[in-house]
Amino acid sequence: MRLDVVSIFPEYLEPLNVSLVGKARSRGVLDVRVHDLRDWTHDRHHTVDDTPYGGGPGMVMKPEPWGEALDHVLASGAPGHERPVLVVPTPSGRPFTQELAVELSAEPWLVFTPARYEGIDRRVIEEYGERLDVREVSIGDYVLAGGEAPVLVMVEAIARLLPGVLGNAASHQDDSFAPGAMADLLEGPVYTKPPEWRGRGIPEVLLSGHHGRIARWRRDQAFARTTGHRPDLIERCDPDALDKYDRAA
Ligand SMILES: COc1cccc(Cn2ccc3ccc(-c4cc(N)[nH]n4)cc32)c1
Repeated sequence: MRLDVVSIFPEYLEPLNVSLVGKARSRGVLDVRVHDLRDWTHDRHHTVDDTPYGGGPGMVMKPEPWGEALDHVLASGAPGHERPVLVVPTPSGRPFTQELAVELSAEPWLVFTPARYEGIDRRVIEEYGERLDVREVSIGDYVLAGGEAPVLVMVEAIARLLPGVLGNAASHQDDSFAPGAMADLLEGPVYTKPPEWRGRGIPEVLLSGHHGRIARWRRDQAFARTTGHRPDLIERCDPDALDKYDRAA
């Protein structure tokens, strides 16, 4: 997968050089290219923003630099992969979910356009929306100062789904929100050595070696945690699939 990110703060995307995404890049699973939007400005001050038409607070990102930057990125596409999905982080976007992460992880090329100020002149979205699949995406119901943090969140959620990126292939198949029996249940508690820490031991069932009972315990813990933290997810669970844990106990 190829990922392009255009930003006025390219250094904000440095975390894409480390850990899971950094390893995927060094292994060639991900081709990440970060671009400085100011490279496509032509005035002495590298101006990327201006006052909003109609008045109002803040500034709006000018369309010209974005148009030149995106034209440059699109022109560098490999033959046969000319049409990336354009991912636009915004508070007013559709929710970024595990389902959307899975969908985007199947794309060969994503271009992220994290903005700042009050966002990008709408005509940029209209212009590229005529030839590309443009996804305006929110990572949650809170307002950030720009789209770079959402890009880090989305890239990590997408990259970990790519084949060969996670060490243990099963790691994402049992994710919260992943399709399947535990779909939409939150993860329960996890434990590792030492067997006792500051007087606290390990739930006996996890030491029992009885895989059916362990699965049932984990299901029950996940159910309790979900009921407590996210009751809205409970009705989305598939009761038949959950019963499988009861039968296995
Ligand atoms: C566009 O409308 C806005 C209204 C008020 C502030 C801002 C600031 N801002 C600029 C670009 C930008 C990109 C993403 C986000 C964002 C995403 C989520 N989930 N929260 N915040 C915020 C952004 C923009």
